Amino acid sequence: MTAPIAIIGAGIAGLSAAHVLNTAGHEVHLFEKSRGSGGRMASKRSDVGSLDLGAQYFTARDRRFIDAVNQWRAKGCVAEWDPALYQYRAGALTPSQDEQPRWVGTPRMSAITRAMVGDLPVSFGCRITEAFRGPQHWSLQDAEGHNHGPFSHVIIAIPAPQATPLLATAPKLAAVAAGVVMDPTWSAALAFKTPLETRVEGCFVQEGELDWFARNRCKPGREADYDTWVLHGTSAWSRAHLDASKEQVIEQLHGAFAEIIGCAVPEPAFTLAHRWLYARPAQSHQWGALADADLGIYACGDWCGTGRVEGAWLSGFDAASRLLDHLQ
Ligand SMILES: Cc1cc2nc3c(=O)[nH]c(=O)nc-3n(C[C@H](O)[C@H](O)[C@H](O)COP(=O)(O)OP(=O)(O)OC[C@H]3O[C@@H](n4cnc5c(N)ncnc54)[C@H](O)[C@@H]3O)c2cc1C
Ligand SMILES: NC(=O)C1=CC=CN([C@@H]2O[C@H](COP(=O)(O)OP(=O)(O)OC[C@H]3O[C@@H](n4cnc5c(N)ncnc54)[C@H](OP(=O)(O)O)[C@@H]3O)[C@@H](O)[C@H]2O)C1
Repeated sequence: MTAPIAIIGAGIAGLSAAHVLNTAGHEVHLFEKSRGSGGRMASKRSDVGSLDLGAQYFTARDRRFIDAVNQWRAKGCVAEWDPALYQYRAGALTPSQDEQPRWVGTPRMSAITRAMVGDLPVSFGCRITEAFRGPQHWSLQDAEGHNHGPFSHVIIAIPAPQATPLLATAPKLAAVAAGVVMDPTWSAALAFKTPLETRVEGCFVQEGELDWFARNRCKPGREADYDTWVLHGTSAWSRAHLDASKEQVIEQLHGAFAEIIGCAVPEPAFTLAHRWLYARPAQSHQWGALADADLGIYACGDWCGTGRVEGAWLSGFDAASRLLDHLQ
């Protein structure tokens, strides 16, 4: 019997790879350090409903990804989001509608990876710390010292700085991953009992602390008891405030939001902040995925491509396709 293929990381890249391999008839096993799937597409359940603190929406430009999005739409876990878009630049908030289709998971962003997991075997709450290559097979060690294996191949689908130590057996791949810089993002959520008197539903911000903010509850399927907003700091601001307390971050981003939004902003009934240490690669790459076919180890994730949801999905697809090619 052939050993299964191990996939480390149950974000969209790891699950995209899992789907390709599973469809081709291969047994896979995923390892995920968190309690649920999704990674940077996860949603936070809170007293004011679930909040998309990471990816806000995604675009689909590649035909293969468009096909996947259409399948998710048919299953009901994705819907189009057509917000009233604005931009803020040179001190002015102006409408900035465009024709670009934008997609979100429904009823929350995490619904997509939840559907992708389906019946696939996943070990949740299991952080992999080492990947060893024996004479024939791979085995993995987790943070609690447990061993997992044997596996025929390993796909590492986690942010580059976290992937680097797991690639130690393949020094050339490790060196590439080690060279990838990933920028942080501070994310804050505010919830108001009384809706803010504004038409804005999403805003690209081109100066100051903020990069983007959106009215979370206007996305399809979201709970609507509170008027919920998600604010993202820029990479530069987030890096400069990496060690700030959550209270300081909420205060500053709330203040910046109140300056821009152009209506009265009362004290929020609920706030939270989340720091994404490895939010996005500082630059795009065109690697697709990294592979050492002789050893049977692969690495993928948004950092191998455009640094977005589509890029992560395509990278997982590419890693799995290369593995299948190498098996032939
Ligand atoms: C604040 C923010 C806003 C964003 N906004 C957008 C947007 O609007 N549109 C867009 O297209 N993209 C956006 N992105 C980017 C998008 O979310 C990512 O590109 C995409 O989700 C990355 O997917 P991934 O599978 O490569 O990595 P991840 O989602 O990071 O998945 C990796 C998974 O591996 C797990 N893991 C890590 N280390 C280990 C380990 N050692 N063992 C086991 N498991 C491990 C993690 O818990 C995680 O679940 C945003 C990202 C952030 C942070
Ligand atoms: N905060 C983080 O950590 C992020 C990590 C990764 C991606 N992030 C944001 O994801 C958004 C998705 O990008 P994409 O799929 O390419 O979506 P687009 O909507 O096409 O936006 C790309 C980019 O273009 C500018 N823009 C697009 N539409 C408008 C518009 N109607 N008005 C004004 N500007 C628009 C905008 O760039 P700016 O530099 O001009 O702000 C968009 O960012 C994307 O928002 C990533 O930032 C976050």
